Amino acid sequence: MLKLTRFIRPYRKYVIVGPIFKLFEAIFELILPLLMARLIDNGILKHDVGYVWHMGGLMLLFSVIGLACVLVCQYSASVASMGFGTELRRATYEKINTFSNRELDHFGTSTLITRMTSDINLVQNALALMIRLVIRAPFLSIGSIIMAAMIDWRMGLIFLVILPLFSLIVYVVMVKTVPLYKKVQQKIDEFNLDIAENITGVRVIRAFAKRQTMEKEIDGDSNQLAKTYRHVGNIAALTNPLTTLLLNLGTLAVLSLSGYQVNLGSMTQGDVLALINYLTYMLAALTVVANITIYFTRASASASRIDEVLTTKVSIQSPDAPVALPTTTDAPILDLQHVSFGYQKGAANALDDISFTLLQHKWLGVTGPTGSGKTTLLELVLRFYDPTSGTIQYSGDPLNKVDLTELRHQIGDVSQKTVLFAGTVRDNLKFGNPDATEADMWWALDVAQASSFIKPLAKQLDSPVAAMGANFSGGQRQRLAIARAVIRKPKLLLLDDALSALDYQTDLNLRLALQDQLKETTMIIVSQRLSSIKDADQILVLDNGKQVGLGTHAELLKTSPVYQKIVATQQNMEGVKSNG
Ligand SMILES: Nc1ncnc2c1ncn2[C@@H]1O[C@H](COP(=O)(O)OP(=O)(O)OP(=O)(O)O)[C@@H](O)[C@H]1O
Repeated sequence: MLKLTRFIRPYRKYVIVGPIFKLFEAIFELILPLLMARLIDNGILKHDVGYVWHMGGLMLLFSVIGLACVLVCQYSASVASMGFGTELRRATYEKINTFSNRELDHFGTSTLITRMTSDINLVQNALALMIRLVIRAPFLSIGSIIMAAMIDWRMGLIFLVILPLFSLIVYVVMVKTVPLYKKVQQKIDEFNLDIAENITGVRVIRAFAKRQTMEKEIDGDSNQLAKTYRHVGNIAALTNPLTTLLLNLGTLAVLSLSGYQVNLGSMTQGDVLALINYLTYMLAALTVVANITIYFTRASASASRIDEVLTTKVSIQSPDAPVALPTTTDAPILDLQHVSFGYQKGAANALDDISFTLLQHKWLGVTGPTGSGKTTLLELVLRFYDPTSGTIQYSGDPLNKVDLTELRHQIGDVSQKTVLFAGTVRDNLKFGNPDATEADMWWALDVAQASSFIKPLAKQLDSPVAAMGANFSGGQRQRLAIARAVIRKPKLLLLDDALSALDYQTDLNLRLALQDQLKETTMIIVSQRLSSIKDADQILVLDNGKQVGLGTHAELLKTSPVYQKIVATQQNMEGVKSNG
């Protein structure tokens, strides 16, 4: 928790005021049993109605003041904890947004979601608990011992014997439960991952008639989670019976001893009642201490998990002194020299010794068998990863010297997996260019061959888009994603298999429109479909991460056996199709 104190700082006023008022309330609460004792001894037993009214009134006044103090404390706790949680959530989200793909790969989506939600909720509630109880509970425990000793020192001794016994119970429960709570958070991570996969993959699950298998898997995970919770709950639940047993034994001891004292006349009946009250206070307060200790240990595990995100060193950052990118330049937009890259240390390279130069306003086609490194290449261009060796120059400057935001503003990226956001067509286009006018939007939709299916819709640009674009077909989604990239009139447009779901005619129309309307744009088209890249100024052929061809279609037909094979395979397929 200490690691996150900087997020509490803006609310320190509330963090100080809250416990102080709770302390006042505890003081009033501690005085009440004494007043009650006096009321019984001097009022009820002596039939002094005036004294009963006087003491009753005083007790009521103290209770009302105590209530007011509680309200101030509750208010402070809720302002501070909610504010703290909000700040923390914002900072964590901002940090995650700075993560390069390497950090995202390292953590994984599900644990980041759990950390952003359940872990932050836990530390937020822990702060509220701290403000409300952290001073009050120990104060009440110690105060009760002192008050009991003030009535009779021997009673204070009984209280003092109960205290370490109680602490021992709490200690044992804590030692047993803390590691289990960490396990619980891990299980929640795993469960979230499975749920997310099951929901996003529901179509595949149904198509493969695997619903029951997946349900069984989720059931298994859920049972595992429940089992861990049950295990930890069972141990934690031991606290209450054990403390109640202690309370009863303590009450027995106090009653036996004080009863004897009352008989001797050295103690009053009111004192006995006050002592029982103090004993209950002490044990109730200690139970609270036990519970907050357990809660704090859980929260501390969560705080560490949040801190891990916040302190993760981001492997790709914008340079401190970025180069000023020229508005126009004759330097190649991209120049890669001997670029290699591996996702993991020790694993085989996903890209190995790649070199090519892409001139401004030209088109590069990238092809190669599946898994040959095509997407990886684009991810290096977007600087989602840095190469392990070799150099990449962007418009004449080293890529890692270019401001990341500026770089990504200059690039229009259409990824292999189409991602559209829930909202409207307009929202999705504005995502590409927030300043786009209505005319810009229709222009982008025209270029992307998307107007044909957006225009007939009743709400046109305001037509709803479901999460991930689920209410559009695969090809329509791709075209909307292309429109979103095109609308920013990018200097460099990356199309990663972005035409794969289009029919040949639409694919051709789209490329012709791009050629006609985006004359200033340099383009990299990744595709396994020959027709999509055949007319590119240059084609890069990859095979198993290696560069096995670079040139025009005609040149590659002569020089690259892998390209020849791709061409031959596709021509055979075309032949089969046309014969069929
Ligand atoms: N995030 C990742 N972590 C580890 N390895 C990865 C990751 N992404 C890709 N790879 C590996 O890198 C290699 C190249 O993958 P890449 O996605 O670049 O291929 P591709 O040519 O685009 O394939 P496809 O045509 O199927 O899209 C593959 O062996 C793949 O398993």
